[in-house]
Amino acid sequence: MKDAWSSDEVRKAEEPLIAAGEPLMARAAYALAQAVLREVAARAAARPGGVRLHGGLGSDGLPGTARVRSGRTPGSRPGRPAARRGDVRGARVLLLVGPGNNGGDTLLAGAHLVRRGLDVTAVLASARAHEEGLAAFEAAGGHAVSLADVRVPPVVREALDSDVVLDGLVGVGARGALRPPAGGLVRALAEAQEAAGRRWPYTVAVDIPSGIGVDDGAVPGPVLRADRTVTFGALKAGLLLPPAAQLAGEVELVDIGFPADAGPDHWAGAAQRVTLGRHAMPGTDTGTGRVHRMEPADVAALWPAPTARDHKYTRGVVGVIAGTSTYPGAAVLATSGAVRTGAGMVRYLGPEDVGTRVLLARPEVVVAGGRVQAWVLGPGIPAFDPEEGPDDDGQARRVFGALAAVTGVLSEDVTGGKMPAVIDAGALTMLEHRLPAWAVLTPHAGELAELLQGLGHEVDRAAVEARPLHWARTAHQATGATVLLKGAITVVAGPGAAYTQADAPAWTATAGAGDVLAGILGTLLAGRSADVVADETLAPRLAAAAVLVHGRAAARASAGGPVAALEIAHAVPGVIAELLGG
Ligand SMILES: NC(=O)C1=CN([C@@H]2O[C@H](COP(=O)(O)OP(=O)(O)OC[C@H]3O[C@@H](n4cnc5c(N)ncnc54)[C@H](OP(=O)(O)O)[C@@H]3O)[C@@H](O)[C@H]2O)[C@@H](O)CC1
Ligand SMILES: [K+]
Repeated sequence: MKDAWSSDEVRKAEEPLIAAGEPLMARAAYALAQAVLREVAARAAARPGGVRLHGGLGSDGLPGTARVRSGRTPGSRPGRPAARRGDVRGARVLLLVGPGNNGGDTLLAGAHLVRRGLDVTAVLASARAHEEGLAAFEAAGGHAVSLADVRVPPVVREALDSDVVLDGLVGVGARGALRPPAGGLVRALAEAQEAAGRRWPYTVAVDIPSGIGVDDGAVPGPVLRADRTVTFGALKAGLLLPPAAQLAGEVELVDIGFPADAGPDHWAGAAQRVTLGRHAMPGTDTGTGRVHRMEPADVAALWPAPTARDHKYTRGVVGVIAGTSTYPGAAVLATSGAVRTGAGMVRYLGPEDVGTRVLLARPEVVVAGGRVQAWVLGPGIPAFDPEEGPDDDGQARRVFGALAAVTGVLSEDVTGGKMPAVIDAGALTMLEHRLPAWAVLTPHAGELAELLQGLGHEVDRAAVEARPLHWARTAHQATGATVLLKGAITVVAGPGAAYTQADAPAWTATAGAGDVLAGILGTLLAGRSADVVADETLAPRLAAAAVLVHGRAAARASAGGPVAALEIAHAVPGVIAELLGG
């Protein structure tokens, strides 16, 4: 499991170590310099000419007499001596330096790089700079200029002429969008980066890409996209959360001596006793807290793998209420997802013609009512409109009945106790009561926005995409349910915990992929039905596990190319076998 910390937790972990005189910054800076050296050496080794001489930008106030650099730009200069292949000396590095300790890390790393023979320029974005860091950098022979003196356009040109850019403007001490002048500099650099494409230098973010929301993964202003983020002590929540995670590149965690667990998880999903509906009390914004990412071993540990004593009922029966005569495909996809994930049995409830199609695709499915251990409700069922009345082949009536079983409010046509459920698509519009955590809502951003609007929040799809964890948590608090917000990076918010999974290739954004996910999760919930009802932390974990399996199955089915939703379901057994080591 990857654990990402909030900025408060990082500070709490640092305090006693700093008080004890631990050289945290020196460790961070050394590791940062090593990361840069590794990359520069790899690039130089890959180039037949090694590094070669290059002219700089002297007229701009930035240092620029003829210098040695690695051969990124076209045209090695004939007649100039080429350095040895793999030699890092002369590679050109631009440091973007802010006023705090993040800038201090960057300057101290710069000093290491100068001592290794790299050509390093620091642009100080603020009037202040970390004193010790700046002194060490200049003592090593580094060249520092002030942004106020050189201005933005020459810095952009210098960046384009560099091999590596280090973004050390702000770290965990930052709040909100980058302010001027750093904000203007990064805006210009980000535009140049976009225009330059692959010609842009290798960009390393120091601790975090400056300007992201450390705790919520928001991107409230300009941010320079990193190829690599070297982060210190602990992962930061914003590095795992969308949309910021998409700007962090490869994330490298450096151990600077933090204890394995430095404090409480500050965020707990405080349950509010509210009733769903237009006048519902909005959830409060907890804002900060720890974020987790499941890895294959975590999923294997949770998996309801069968033993010799199991039979189909102990393995879990999934009841699927999905699809209509107009949208029968969702029923096939959701039942296929459930069957391929290893349900003891899958029942399908719906219109007869859809049941026939389900049977043609999956003869294992039982098209009849009976006991189930978890429900999958809503794929391919239209939104419920109480004024117009349903036009859904009786599916809304069936979903309402099943929802009563989920919440333990038994209705006439449903028997059995409380049980977990996946609540997807149309079923998301049929929620009337506060839900338990073992009900897992699986909206995409647009559906979550509509759900929240119904609860009195002013939010649209774009706002949800800008702060997915915030809105998933808000929906969890307002409904009581676990919320799995689907996206390129999926976020799960449940009691006391948040998960973020980035397992699926971009090809997975295709019609029907969500229906398969609903089926996969249904089987996991059915396989551990009693446990899920007894332990409210389990549903969010199983939800994250289902996302991991779904994403890996999509990657397997895609093999780098397009993927059809049904093929994701077919790839699930291979993924599970791999996870369980079979
Ligand atoms: N403590 C340690 O020993 C260790 C710390 N480490 C490193 O220190 C980093 C944290 O350092 P930090 O606390 O000094 O804060 P940092 O992120 O550099 O920024 C603060 C400055 O930025 C400014 N600022 C804030 N918001 C802004 C905005 N939106 N736009 C523009 N400016 C903004 C703010 O200005 P102010 O708001 O105060 O006017 C303040 O001057 C951490 O990420 C890690 O890299 C590691 O070396 C491990 C050991
Ligand atoms: K940074």
